[in-house]
Amino acid sequence: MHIFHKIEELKNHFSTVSKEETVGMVPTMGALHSGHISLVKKALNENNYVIVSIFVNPTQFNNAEDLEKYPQTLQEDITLLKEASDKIIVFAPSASEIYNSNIKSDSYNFGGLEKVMEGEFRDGHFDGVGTIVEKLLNIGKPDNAYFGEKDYQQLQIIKKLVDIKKIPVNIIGCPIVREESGLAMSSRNARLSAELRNEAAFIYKTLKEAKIKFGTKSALEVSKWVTAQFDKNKLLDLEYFTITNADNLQTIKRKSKNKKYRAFIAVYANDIRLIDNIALN
Ligand SMILES: Nc1ncnc2c1ncn2[C@@H]1O[C@H](COP(=O)(O)OP(=O)(O)OP(=O)(O)O)[C@@H](O)[C@H]1O
Ligand SMILES: CC(C)(CO)[C@@H](O)C(=O)[O-]
Ligand code: BAL
Repeated sequence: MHIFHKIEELKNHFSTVSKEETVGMVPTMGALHSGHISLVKKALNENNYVIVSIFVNPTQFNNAEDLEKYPQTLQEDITLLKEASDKIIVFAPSASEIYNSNIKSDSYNFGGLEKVMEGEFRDGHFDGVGTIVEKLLNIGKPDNAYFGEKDYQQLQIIKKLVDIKKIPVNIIGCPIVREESGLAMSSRNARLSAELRNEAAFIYKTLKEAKIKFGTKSALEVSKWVTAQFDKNKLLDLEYFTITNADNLQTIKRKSKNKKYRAFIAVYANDIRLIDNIALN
């Protein structure tokens, strides 16, 4: 396995790759779990080379404490990746390698996708994501880049990013991997106590029930029902629940036939913020 910390080392490694060979990239912030590994395995199946980047990107955190407490487990991550394949190329740069001394985001217009949900509640988050993903794609120059549907809004934004910036890469979305309890796997889950981890299964359970209710009820009625469920829950605080068009991610007022809808949720368990989403039809 190759582990590079410098941009030049990674670029030199790929200087001899022929045009027929493909490179897949899986950008991550580390603290890897089976959700990440599912992306890595798909990338290994579909490419000659796979780069996994591990970088906790400071510019996408709107909350200093969230950044400070973000789990960092590089040695364990490398062990897990080695188990998946010895062929993987790990790129784990420092913040100064990526940003020099200028740790700042560029600003982007993603056509409104960046203004709702995660964008509304995490000020500047998608400027930070856009900045780092643009940098990583320009450094790794992958043919294919893999992102999880757990961060569905992020996935749509990255598709828009490569379109706006004309970056020649296929953006490939991958399904959400869940714990047996239904809880979406997430690096932040490592910060949950046993009690909160148990309780957090309530998030997906509620999403599944909301999906059933959406078959016969309006978006407003379903949203009110979800809010009432969380009002009764003593351990979890609802930040938002919203039903949107699956394509532009704008909240819907009324259902119409032949359109695809999706529900999104963000919940606090103490100071740990968890997100999830589900296709409604
Ligand atoms: N449970 C999951 N199923 C599928 N993809 C996932 C899952 N968890 C993370 N990913 C994807 O892995 C990539 C890297 O994610 P990241 O390193 O932020 O991990 P994370 O588990 O989402 O962490 P957190 O949400 O706590 O920041 C992203 O494309 C993300 O969508
Ligand atoms: C895409 C990403 C690696 C950019 O830092 C991050 O937002 C993530 O892990 O989802
Ligand atoms: N997986 C999303 C990265 C973040 O929460 O910042």
